[in-house]
Amino acid sequence: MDTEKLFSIIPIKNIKGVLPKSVTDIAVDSRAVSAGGVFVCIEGFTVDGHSFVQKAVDQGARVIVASKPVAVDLEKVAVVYVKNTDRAIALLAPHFYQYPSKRMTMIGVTGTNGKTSVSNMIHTILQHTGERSAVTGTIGFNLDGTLMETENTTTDVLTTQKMIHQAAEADCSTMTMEVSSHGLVEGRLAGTEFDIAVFTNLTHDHLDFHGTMDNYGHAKGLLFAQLGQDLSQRKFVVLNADEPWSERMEKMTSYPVLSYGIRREADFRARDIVLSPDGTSFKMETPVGDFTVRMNVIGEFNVYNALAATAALFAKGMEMEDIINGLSVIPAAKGRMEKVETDLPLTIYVDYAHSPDAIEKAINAVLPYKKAEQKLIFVIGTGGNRDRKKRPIMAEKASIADYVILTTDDPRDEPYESILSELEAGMAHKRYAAIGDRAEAVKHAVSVADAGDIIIFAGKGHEDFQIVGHEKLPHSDAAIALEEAERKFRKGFIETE
Ligand SMILES: CC(=O)N[C@H]1[C@@H](OP(=O)(O)OP(=O)(O)OC[C@H]2O[C@@H](n3ccc(=O)[nH]c3=O)[C@H](O)[C@@H]2O)O[C@H](CO)[C@@H](O)[C@@H]1O[C@H](C)C(=O)N[C@@H](C)C(=O)N[C@H](CCC(=O)O)C(=O)O
Ligand SMILES: Nc1ncnc2c1ncn2[C@@H]1O[C@H](COP(=O)(O)OP(=O)(O)OP(=O)(O)O)[C@@H](O)[C@H]1O
Repeated sequence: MDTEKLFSIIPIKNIKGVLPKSVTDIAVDSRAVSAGGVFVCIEGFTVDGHSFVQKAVDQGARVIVASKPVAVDLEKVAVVYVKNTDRAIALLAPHFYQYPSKRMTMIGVTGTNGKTSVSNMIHTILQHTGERSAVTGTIGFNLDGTLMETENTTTDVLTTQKMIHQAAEADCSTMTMEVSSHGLVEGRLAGTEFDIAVFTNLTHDHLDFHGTMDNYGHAKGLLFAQLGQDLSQRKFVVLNADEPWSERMEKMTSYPVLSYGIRREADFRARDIVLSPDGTSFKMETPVGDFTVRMNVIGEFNVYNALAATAALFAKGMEMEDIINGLSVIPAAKGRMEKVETDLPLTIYVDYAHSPDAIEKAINAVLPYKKAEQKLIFVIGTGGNRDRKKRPIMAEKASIADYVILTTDDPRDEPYESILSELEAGMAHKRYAAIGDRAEAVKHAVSVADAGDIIIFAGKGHEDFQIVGHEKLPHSDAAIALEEAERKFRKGFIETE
């Protein structure tokens, strides 16, 4: 890109050295700099990008954007000094990629729980009708079927713009993004113009970061406020009528609202819900008539997710018949009440619930069809060095299960003892075990199971690792459970080791 054009977008304090005519790329990570590119130094929570300038230059950076003095050979490299590099990258990134979000329908999904599920429902329904679609969030960046890893649910502003650009270049008509409260507060969505903003719910989580529920709710509200005030644009807000915070979200936007829900009046409302172990069916009342929905995913929470996805796609202009057909083929999002295939006499689900409300919803997804003679065993852990206030509330919700195993979910630097004792404080009954080592906790769940029982492993979901100390160690609840179940339930099982 033409260098002068690129930098015309930011306020500059001064320039040292001579700017090249053009630059090839832009990076905020010295390890990702390409020859002839720009490196923008970001002061992070952990390290200061200014200390990687030499590394960036060694990688071929031709221009450095900095807010503090940096020592480089000005014969070879130019330095653009700005007041604030965070602000600079927020302006440079969308400008560099030529505002790609304007080239597609952009759907943003926020809320404590359900972002991944709703986003993936939208994506799958779009693909089912033959549309090219991209989705990004906790599971990664899915560019019309090709999945790429991402660092965050809502990535930094540069990565976000790059992904939107890639989706637009790949002729995707729609990009759906999970929007985290952290992403909103830290400005990772600068330059992303959403057409449809969806709200799922707001319950206890991330209070280590936001401090209070009020701050957390207002952080989520930024998505609706940031839709802007240009009412000549066709934009929509999709809100959960059964969620008290929706009223506040409605006040934060000027655009038309489509509501969805079960308990209260709504534009998209589900009734006659039938929950079963193999799927869910219900009648959906919509502004254009009633429809019968059959889905393979389980749990009432997925009825909410389906209603949210439907309202968003309706707002986009999709035919209701196409939406209903699409809902019939959606698989469980990876690691969200995902049934583990086995012919052994156990029903095993892997789930990502790691907030009190999600735990309650996950357990309630199986209770309607659990038989009196079946035990529901629930394994739940929390992360170390993160929101501690939610621990006892998580255990209290988990107590709905017949037997609970309290464990860790990425203990990081925190000792098992404090994580477990803070969880134990919330237990409402004594039918539980507290086991710090997650692999041992999984084995224990199988050891206490009788044939026919149901086990839910919550917290890890799609993740295939456990962070212990600063190391990311391989870990799979499903693999450990299946191995243990083979040993316990398979007749004639022979140990291979
Ligand atoms: C607390 C927080 O928001 N941290 C984010 C932040 O990390 P940081 O400030 O520590 O970054 P840093 O490591 O200090 O690096 C500073 C700069 O130096 C650069 N650098 C670094 C090393 C190097 O060798 N060279 C180099 O140039 C980095 O690229 C960066 O530009 O910037 C990183 C890059 O954008 C993010 O990946 C990281 O998210 C971490 C992984 C994280 O855990 N974030 C959580 C709190 C979060 O954001 N979660 C939400 C989801 C919540 C939910 O479950 O709903 C999310 O959206 O993911
Ligand atoms: N609408 C919902 N309401 C409450 N709980 C839900 C809902 N949808 C999913 N869940 C529960 O929350 C867990 C996480 O779901 P999902 O990944 O879709 O949410 P998320 O908002 O993307 O979460 P995260 O930001 O932590 O990735 C699921 O495994 C399920 O137990």
